[in-house]
Amino acid sequence: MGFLEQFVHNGRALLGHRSKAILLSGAACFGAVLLVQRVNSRREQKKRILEAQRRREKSFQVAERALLEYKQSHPMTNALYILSLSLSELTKQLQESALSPEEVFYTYLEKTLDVHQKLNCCTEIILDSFEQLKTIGSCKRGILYGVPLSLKENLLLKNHDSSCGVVKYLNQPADDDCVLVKVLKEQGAIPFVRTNFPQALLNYDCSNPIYGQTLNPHNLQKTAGGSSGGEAALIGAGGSVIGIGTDIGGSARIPASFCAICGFKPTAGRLSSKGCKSIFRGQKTVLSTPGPMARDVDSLALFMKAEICEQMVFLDPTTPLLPFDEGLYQSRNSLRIGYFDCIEQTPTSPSMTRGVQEVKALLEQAGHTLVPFTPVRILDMAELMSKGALADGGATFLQQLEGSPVDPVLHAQVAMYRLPICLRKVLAFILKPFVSFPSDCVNDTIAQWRRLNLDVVLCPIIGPAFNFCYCGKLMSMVPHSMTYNLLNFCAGVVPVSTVTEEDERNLFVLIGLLQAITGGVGLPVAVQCVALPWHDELCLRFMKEVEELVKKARKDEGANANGKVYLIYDFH
Ligand SMILES: CCCCCCCCCCCCCCCCCC(=O)NCCO
Repeated sequence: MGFLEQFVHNGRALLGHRSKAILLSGAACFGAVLLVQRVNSRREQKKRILEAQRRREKSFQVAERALLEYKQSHPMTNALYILSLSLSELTKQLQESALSPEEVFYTYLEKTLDVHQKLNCCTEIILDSFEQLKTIGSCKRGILYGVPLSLKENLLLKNHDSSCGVVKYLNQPADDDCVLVKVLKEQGAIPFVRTNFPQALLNYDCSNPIYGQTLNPHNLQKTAGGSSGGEAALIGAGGSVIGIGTDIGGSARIPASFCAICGFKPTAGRLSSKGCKSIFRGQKTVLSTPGPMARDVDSLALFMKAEICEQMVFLDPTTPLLPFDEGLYQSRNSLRIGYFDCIEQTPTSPSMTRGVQEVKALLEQAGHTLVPFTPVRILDMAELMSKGALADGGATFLQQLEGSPVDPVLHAQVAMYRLPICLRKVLAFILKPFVSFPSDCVNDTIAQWRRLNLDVVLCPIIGPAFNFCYCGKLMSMVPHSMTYNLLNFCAGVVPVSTVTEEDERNLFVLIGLLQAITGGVGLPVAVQCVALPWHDELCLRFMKEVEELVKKARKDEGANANGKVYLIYDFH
C-alpha cells in the first residue's frame, strides 16, 4: 500500500470510528434526555397526586373542625331521626321548619365523615357549602330546600377540579357549575360532598391513582361498583340522602345494584348533561346521561321533579320542555310487563336470575301481566356498543391516560386496547361468524315491544358486588346495562333480595364469573326496570311498584332466611 492509499485508509477508519462514536454518544444523550424527561414527568405526576390528596385531606380537616364547633353549641340529638328520613319526609320537615337546614347539614356531614373513613368514598368536602348554608334561608320555596346532596366528581363545580382520575386534568378548576348543580342550588339543595369513581370513568369498578379504591358498605372485601361507586357506597351507608351519578354503560345502575340502593338512568337528554365531564367528547352512538341515586324510588322521582324545570331548559336548551308527569308516576293501573332473566352469550349470576323470577311472581300476584320478552341479539348490540364507545380502538382512552399511572382496575382493559392491530384483526376474523350487524336495534326492540303490547320490561342487572379488579376483566357482562344506553331507553334498578347459599353453590357452573363474585352470600341483589325513551315517569312508577311489593313481601315473610331486603342499610 502506497503512502497515499495508507493515508486515505487511515483517514477513513478514523472517520468511521469517529462517526460511530458520534452516533453512539448522540443516542446515549437522547436516551438520557428521555430518561430525565420520564423521571421528571413521574415526579410531576406524583407531586400533582400528592397535592390533590392534601387538598382532599384539608377539606376533611376543615369540615371536622366546623362540625366540632357546631356540636359545641348544638347537641345534635335528632341525628338518628334525621338519618332515618326519606328525601320526601326530610323536605317536608324542612319546609315546615320542623328541622333546620343547619341540623340536617351537620348530621349528614358527621355521618359522611364517618362513612368515608371506612369506605374511602369521597374525593372532597365542598367547603363552599358552609357559605351556602348561611344564605339558604332565601331559597325556602325550592323543592329541595335545605337538603344536603352528594355529587360524583365529574360534575363540574365552580373553582374545583374534575379530574376523572386522570392526572393531567388536575389543577384545572372549572369556570362554572354544571347545569344540574345550578338548578339544584336554585331549588335550595346544598351540594356538600364529591364522590369517587374509577380512573377515566369507563369501568364499573371504583378505583383511581389519586383517590384510591372505594369499598362496598356491605362487605369491605368487595368493590362498591362503578363508575358512580363513591355515590353508591356513601348513600348505601347512609351518608347522603340523594346524589348524582353519570351513566354511559350502567354507571348509576351497577353500583346501585352492588350497594343496595336505587339508581336511575333517565332517557339521555331528559336531564342536562352540560358540564358533566367525560373523557370522550362528541361520541353519539352510546349515550351518557346523569342520573339520581338514592335509598328509595320516591327520592329519585322527587329529584327528577326538582331538576326538570324552566330554568334547566333555559340554561340548556337542548333539553325538552317536558315537565315531570306526577300523575303518571303516582298511577297504579295494572301493567303489561315483558321479562327475561338471563341473556344469551352474556354471563348472568344465579342471584340475578332468581331476583327477576321472584319479582315476576310478586308482580303476577299483584295482578300485572307478565310476558316473556327476548332482547334483540345481544352479541349484535355488543358490537355496536364497543364500536360506539371505542370507535378508535381505545386510542383516545389510552391517550387520556398518558402521563398518569394506570390504576390496577384498568389493567385488563388497557392490555386489550394496546393489542397490536394485526392481532386484533385475527381476533375480529375469528369472531366475525358469530356477529351479524343488526339492521336497526332500536326499532327492532320497539317493534317487539309493540307486538307484545308492553308497558315496561323487567330484567337482570349486573350483580352481586364483585371482588376487586374483576370488573375490567368482565366486560362481557356490560350488555346487561349498556344495552339501554345504546337503545336510549330509560332504566333503573331496585334492590330486592340478598345472595343465598344456594345462589353461591349454583355459581360453580359459571367458570368466568366464579372468581369475580365468589364469597357473596348476604350481598344485595337488584333487578332492572326498563321503559321506552321519554317514558321516565312510567319507568320510575314501575320501579316504585317493585319496591313496594318487595317491601311488603319481606315484611310478610318476616325477613326469613331466604333473603332480607335492604331498603335502608344501617352501617355500623
Ligand atoms: C358478549 C360480549 C359483550 C362485549 C360487550 C363489549 C362492550 C364494551 C364497551 C366498552 C366498555 C364500557 C364499560 C362501561 C362501564 C360503565 C361505564 C359508565 O357508565 N361510565 C359513566 C361515565 O359517565
